Amino acid sequence: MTMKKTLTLAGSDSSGGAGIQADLKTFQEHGVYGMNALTSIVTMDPDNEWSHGVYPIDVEIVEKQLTTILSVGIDAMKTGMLGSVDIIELGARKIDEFKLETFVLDPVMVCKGEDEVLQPENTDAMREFLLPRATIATPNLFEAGQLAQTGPLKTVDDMKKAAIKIHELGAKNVVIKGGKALVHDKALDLFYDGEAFTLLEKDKLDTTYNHGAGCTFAAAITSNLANGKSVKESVNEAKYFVTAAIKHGWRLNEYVGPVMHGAYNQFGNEN
Ligand SMILES: Nc1ncnc2c1ncn2[C@@H]1O[C@H](COP(=O)(O)OP(=O)(O)O)[C@@H](O)[C@H]1O
Ligand SMILES: Cc1ncc(COP(=O)(O)O)c(C=O)c1O
Ligand SMILES: [Mg+2]
Repeated sequence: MTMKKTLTLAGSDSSGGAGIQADLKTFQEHGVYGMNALTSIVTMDPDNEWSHGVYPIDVEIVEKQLTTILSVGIDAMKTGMLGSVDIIELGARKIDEFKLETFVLDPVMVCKGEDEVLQPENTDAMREFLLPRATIATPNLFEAGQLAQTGPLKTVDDMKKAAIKIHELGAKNVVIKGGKALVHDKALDLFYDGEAFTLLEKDKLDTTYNHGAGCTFAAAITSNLANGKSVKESVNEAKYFVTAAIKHGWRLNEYVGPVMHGAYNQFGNEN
């Protein structure tokens, strides 16, 4: 028995719903073998309203992890939270060195519930080093506005303009997640492959228990690509997967409710 192998270069969410924890759980649900190179550790303070602390890992240690994983070989890779510009440049270098062709860039800039960009200098570095190497980029509404430098996105038309810009910056495909942030009666994402726009629409779920939805979506796309599916098919299936995960999101404590990463396999496709 062999398995397809995936790599996530991302941060640790100590609360378990997002970050590498979401990625590895999602890889498992897709029957691919997940490995991770940790870039940063995120903690939450229970005595200060769950406020986030972000602790980057030394770039040398990140490189050692990548050396381990890439010596084995991978079928697809994703990035999530990247702690520093050095780590972003390292990721780009490794993509080139190992000729990694299947790369999902989830340009994590903010955690839900937090409203400031954690590491603004990383946005420029992602634009320069990672977008040109991405098979697909998966920004949320806010991140797409930052990458495209178009300012806040409010309508589907704004999303289209930003998608074109992000494609011009080098990402071969883009999916902008309207999610809960877009004022619209559906949870609407816009997919663009450089030629045509496709809208992915599901009912908007009335829940705040969606922590880790973005990571789960990108990790599902990565798994589907590793399993040999086309980019469009991978995105479509990931949308079903994440919708089920959000539908079964649950209360971890008074501050956070993670998605249920295994919901799609456990309860089937209800959407
Ligand atoms: N309340 C919701 N109901 C249904 N789908 C949602 C909801 N919130 C987010 N989604 C979907 O979950 C996926 C992740 O999006 P989002 O939560 O916006 O990403 P991020 O976690 O990166 O901010 C997208 O497909 C989005 O449309
Ligand atoms: C390590 C890490 N990565 C990514 C995220 C973003 O998560 P989401 O999937 O909700 O966008 C978070 C949020 O807490 C995080 O802690
Ligand atoms: Mg996200």
